[in-house]
Amino acid sequence: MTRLIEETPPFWAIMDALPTALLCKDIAKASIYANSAALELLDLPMDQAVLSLSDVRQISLADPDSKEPLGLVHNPLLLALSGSALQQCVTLPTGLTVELKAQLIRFHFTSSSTVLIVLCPCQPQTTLPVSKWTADDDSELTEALAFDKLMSLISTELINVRPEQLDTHIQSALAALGEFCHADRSYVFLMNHDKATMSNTHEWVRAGISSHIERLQDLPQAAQPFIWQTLAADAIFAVQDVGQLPAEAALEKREFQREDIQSILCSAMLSHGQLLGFVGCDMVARKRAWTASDIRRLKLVGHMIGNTIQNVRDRVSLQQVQQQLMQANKELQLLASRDGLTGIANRRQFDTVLQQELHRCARNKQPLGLILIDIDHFKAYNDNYGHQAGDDALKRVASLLRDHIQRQGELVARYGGEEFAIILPSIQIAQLKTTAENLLHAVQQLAIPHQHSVSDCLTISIGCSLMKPDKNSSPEFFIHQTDTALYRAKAQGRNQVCYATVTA
Ligand SMILES: Nc1nc2c(ncn2[C@@H]2O[C@H](COP(=O)(O)OP(=O)(O)OP(=O)(O)O)[C@@H](O)[C@H]2O)c(=O)[nH]1
Repeated sequence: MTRLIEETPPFWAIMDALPTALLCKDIAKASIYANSAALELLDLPMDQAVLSLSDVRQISLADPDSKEPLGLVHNPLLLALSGSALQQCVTLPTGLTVELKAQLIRFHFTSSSTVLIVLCPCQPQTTLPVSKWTADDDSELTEALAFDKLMSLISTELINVRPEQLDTHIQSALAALGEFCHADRSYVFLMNHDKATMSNTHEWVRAGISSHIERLQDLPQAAQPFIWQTLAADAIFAVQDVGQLPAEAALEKREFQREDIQSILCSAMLSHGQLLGFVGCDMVARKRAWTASDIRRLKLVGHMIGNTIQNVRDRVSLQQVQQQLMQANKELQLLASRDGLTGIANRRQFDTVLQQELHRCARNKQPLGLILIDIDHFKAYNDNYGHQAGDDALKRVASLLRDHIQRQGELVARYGGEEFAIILPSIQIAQLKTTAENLLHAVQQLAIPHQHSVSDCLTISIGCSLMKPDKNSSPEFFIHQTDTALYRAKAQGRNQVCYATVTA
C-alpha cells in the first residue's frame, strides 16, 4: 500500500514496506510514524501514518496476565516513546497480545537519536523471556525518571502547538501529573480577561471521582481570598489536611469540603511577573503529605502549561496585529490610489495600470483602447454655477463613467481637473467606438443645465485610440496620440468623439 507521509524520516520507505509492525520517533520531534503493519495491528486508520502523542495515549493497553488496563504511569508505549529501552508484553484493544521491544538508536544518516518500537504478535502458547518494566512505587528514582521522560515528550509536542491542539496537550499533562502525584484530581485555573475572576479551564479526574469544572467558573477573588494571597506571595499553596486550614481560609475550607478535598496542592502560573492562573492537584479518597517531588512535578507542569498558554496567546495576538496591519495597509493603498472628490482611480493609479496593461497586451498580442474625456467649457460652468456645483457635476460624470465601464480589467480614472481617462484592454475598434459614442450621449442625458456651453446642458469631448502594443510601446506616446484626438474634437466644435489610430 502506498501512502503519502509528510516529512517522514529518510529510511521510512523501507520501514513502511516491512511486514513487521514498527513505530518510530525522532527523540527531538513530536511526530510518531507508524508503518502499515503497525496501523493494521493497532487497528488505526490506514491513512494515519503520522500519529500524535494523544493518538498513542488513546490506544488502551492491558496487562496480558491480569487483563487490567495499563494506566499512564505504566503505559510501556509512552515510556518507550520517551526513550526508555524496554521489552514488555501488552494486550491490544483487539485482544491480541504483542511483544513490545523499544530501543534508542542512532541511524548513521540522521543527526539525532530515534526510538524504534517493534511490535511482534505473540503465539498464545509461547512463553516469552521478557523482563517486565514496572514503575516500582518504592523506587522514587525510577518514577522520577519516567515522569521526566513523559514531560519531555509532552513538552516537545507543546513547543509549536497549534491553538486548536492546546487543550488536548494540557489534558495529557494534567493526566500525567495526576497519575504521578497519585492525586485524584488535577486541574488548571486561568485568570479571565477582567483580571478579577478566574475559571477552571481544564480538569483531569481519576475514575470514580466527581468533576467540578462546570461549577467553578468566573470565581471572584473575594470568593477565595486566602488562596489568591498565598499564591501571589509564595507561588505554592500546599495543604496536607484541609480540616487544619486557618480561620482566614474559612471560605476556601467550605469550598474544599464541598468538593470532598482532603489535601490540596497548587502552584501559581506566572507570565511576565503577573499571575496567569494556577495548576493544582486534589486528594479526595485520602490525605496526602505532599512530597518535594510532588511540588517539583507540579511546578514543572505549571511552568510548561503557563509558558505554552502565553506562547499561544502571544502568537494569536501577533497574528491579529499582523492582520490589522495588513488591513490598514490595504486601506492605505486604496486611499493612495483613489481620487478624493469622485472616488474613482486617480492619475497615479491610471499611470500604473496603463503601464501594466501595455505590457500585458504586448505579451498576449492583444489590442489596448484608451479614451480621454474633457468636460466642455467647464470654467464657464464654474463661473456661472459656482465651484460647489462644479464639484457635483464632476462627481455625477465620474459615477456615470464608472457605471458604464464594467468589464474585467477596465479602469476609469480622473486624469486631471475636468478630464477623465478610461483604459480598455483587449477591445476591438468597433466596440471602442460604440463605447465612446454611448458615453457622449449618456453625459448629455444627465441633462445638467449649462447655458454657456455648446448646447444648453453639460457636454463632453472625447478622444480615443486603439493600440496594438509591443515591448517597446510607451504610455507617453499612447496618451499623446489620444490627446491629439481629443484636441481635434475640441477644435471641431466639442461634444463629439475623434479617433486616432496608433499601431505601436
Ligand atoms: N469645481 C471644480 N472645478 C475644477 C476642478 N478641477 C478643475 N476645475 C476647473 O475646471 C476648469 C477647466 O478650465 P479650462 O482648462 O479652461 O477648460 P474649459 O473651460 O473646460 O474649456 P474647454 O476644455 O476648452 O472646453 C477650471 O476653471 C478649473 O478651475 C475641481 O475639482 N472642481
